[in-house]
Amino acid sequence: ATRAGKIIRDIMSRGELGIVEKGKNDLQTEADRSAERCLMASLSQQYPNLTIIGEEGGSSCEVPSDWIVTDCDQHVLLQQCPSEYIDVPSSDVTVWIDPLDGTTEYTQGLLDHVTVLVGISVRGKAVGGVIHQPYYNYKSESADLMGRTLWGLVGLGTGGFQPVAPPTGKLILTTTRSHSNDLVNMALEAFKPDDILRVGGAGHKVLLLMEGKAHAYVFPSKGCKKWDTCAPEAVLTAMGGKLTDIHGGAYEYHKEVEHPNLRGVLATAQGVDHSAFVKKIPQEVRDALS
Ligand SMILES: Nc1ncnc2c1ncn2[C@@H]1O[C@H](COP(=O)(O)O)[C@@H](O)[C@H]1OP(=O)(O)O
Ligand SMILES: [Mg+2]
Ligand SMILES: [Mg+2]
Ligand SMILES: [Mg+2]
Repeated sequence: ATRAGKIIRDIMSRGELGIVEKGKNDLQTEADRSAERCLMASLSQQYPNLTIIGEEGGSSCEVPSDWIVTDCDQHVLLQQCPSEYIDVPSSDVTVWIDPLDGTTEYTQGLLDHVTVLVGISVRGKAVGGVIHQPYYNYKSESADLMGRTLWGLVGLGTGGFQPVAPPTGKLILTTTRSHSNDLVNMALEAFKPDDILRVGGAGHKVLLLMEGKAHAYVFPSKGCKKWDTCAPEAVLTAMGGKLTDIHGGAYEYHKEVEHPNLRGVLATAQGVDHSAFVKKIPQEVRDALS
């Protein structure tokens, strides 16, 4: 994920984004394509039998040799693997890759909204995740401080950041800035929030929950896919938060599942009562996404 993040930064520095329109309000750039090839090639070289599903559907053939990374994070390897994962056969694992989450914002220069997402599901549950933020701290002077990698494994915990609970006594929501509609706004109004943070990327919005900047991520719309939510759901769950559809139902992440998150996304931070948020979603909004 870190190597993919460097590819994303290098392509932006060169300035030739190679934008392709995949659909309505749905862009792909050379950074999306190249970062995915880096991740696919690196993972499949180490784990040839693993099922890996990437947003851009790219193949892993013919990548530059310096895009292939097979060494592991020594700090993570020092942790004790929870017993439930020790004997998992690779046939029970599906990896969901979003090589660049927040593409719209990337093309508009809102660079800290961008994340690289690698989510690991075991028997259909999102249990492990890496969220790399290639432009974290990009406004600071020193290039060494740029970028960070956060991870989580359900049953073990999280790393790469300091978990913070959101403030008490007020309500801050986060939602889309580039894929909004009347239904999204209707749901947000029902909560009477003190503040709404309209930012890009599913990974970035879950980061806001993890760092106590918002209480809930409310997106009653169909645009997010399994690669947008697998890694964020796993890391958030590992720290005591929750990510579901807007009815409070769990998504599944096995390899046969449909890609779109058709019932929207509702995520809440650590210490926040998720079911209370589900109850406040207006019936009209729920009916539209049933
Ligand atoms: N209508 C849509 N079409 C394609 N992708 C979408 C759509 N809505 C959301 N997404 C994906 O979900 C992410 C979070 O949505 P938003 O930023 O609007 O809250 C987007 O960055 C995008 O991921 P990606 O950038 O990887 O294509
Ligand atoms: Mg996309
Ligand atoms: Mg995405
Ligand atoms: Mg993407």
